[in-house]
Amino acid sequence: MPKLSNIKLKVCGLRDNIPEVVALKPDFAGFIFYNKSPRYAGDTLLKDYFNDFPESTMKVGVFVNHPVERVLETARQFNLDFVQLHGDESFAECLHLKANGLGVIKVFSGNKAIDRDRLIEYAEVVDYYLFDTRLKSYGGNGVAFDWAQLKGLDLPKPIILSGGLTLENIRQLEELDDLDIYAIDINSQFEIRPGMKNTELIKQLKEQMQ
Ligand SMILES: O=C(O)c1ccccc1NCC(=O)[C@H](O)[C@H](O)COP(=O)(O)O
Repeated sequence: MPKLSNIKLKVCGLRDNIPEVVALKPDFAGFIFYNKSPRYAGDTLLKDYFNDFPESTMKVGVFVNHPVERVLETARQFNLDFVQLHGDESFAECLHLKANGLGVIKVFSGNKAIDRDRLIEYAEVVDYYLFDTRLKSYGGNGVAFDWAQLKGLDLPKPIILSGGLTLENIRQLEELDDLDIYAIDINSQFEIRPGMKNTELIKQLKEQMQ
């Protein structure tokens, strides 16, 4: 595991206090376009605001089994840099999105054994693999991912680690060698209510990551 200071930060599920969170300069900011999520942001986001986003923060749209043309349409509307796909999106769908100029983060949920061959198959059409805990909901469950599963995986694309990350367990990550994590993704453990992030906790994390 690289030092925390070398790891990028993605804050996911923004909606109700976007400017305050973006002022903290996360490397990625995630917006949920899945309308069954309590963090669904599709109806409230201001498209103009997205044109003024700081260049250092990548805008990520989160989707679950949406038709690919709808993902593209949403990405154009909100000027997204990346799409994060939490469902059963195929290689062909990822390829189509990439061919249209989008960065692709494909989510692989960790409630079953990791299928390395499948990950390798997706390598040419994804920018990052994101590992998350899947329970009843597709994401934002707040349950820690069993990161020991990633040990020694040696994948061709970088890993974003997600799933129930907190100030406390992120500290433990550094003790695990042999884990090559590019970024961490925080969500429900850093919010006041779904969609309203706790900026004080995020500031503490940023300090911890320096
Ligand atoms: O956050 C949601 O409500 C959500 C719903 C459906 C698909 C994805 C969703 N979140 C995506 C994320 O990237 C979360 O950060 C990730 O699932 C981890 O969340 P948490 O376990 O709360 O830290």
